Amino acid sequence: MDPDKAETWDKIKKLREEKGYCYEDEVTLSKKTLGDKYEPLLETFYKEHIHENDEIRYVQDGSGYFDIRDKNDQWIRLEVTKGCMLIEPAGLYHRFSMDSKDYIKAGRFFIGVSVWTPHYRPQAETHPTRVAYLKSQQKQA
Ligand SMILES: CSCCC(=O)C(=O)O
Repeated sequence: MDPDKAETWDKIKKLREEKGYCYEDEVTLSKKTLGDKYEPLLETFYKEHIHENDEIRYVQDGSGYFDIRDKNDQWIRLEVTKGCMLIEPAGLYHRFSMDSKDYIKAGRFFIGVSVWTPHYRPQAETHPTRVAYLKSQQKQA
């Protein structure tokens, strides 16, 4: 989905309205612009975590890696680049890291909460959202 095209933003608006993604923010990550804030911030993203609701990441520029856990608890690495949209299901463990180009700008769309709120492993193991996610996966198997 090309962020330079107006029709993309129309589609995103429709998706957000349909699914109730009322809140958003935008992150621009790069050592150059963030300076001393860079390492601590990246650490919060790289620690394995879940969110309580589905969340969307829309890469408007740059690139990076999202790792998600598969059903055997193994990592799957997803390379994201400009135009990629990723839906992180509530309760799915994931983490984010930069690539060697060291630049990404992404929109983040939230349901229910207005700010990015991680629940880290292992404390998240007993979180109701994690428990519900695992149950939903068993049903699908
Ligand atoms: C480039 S988005 C930053 C990472 C993030 O929002 C997440 O790990 O959930």
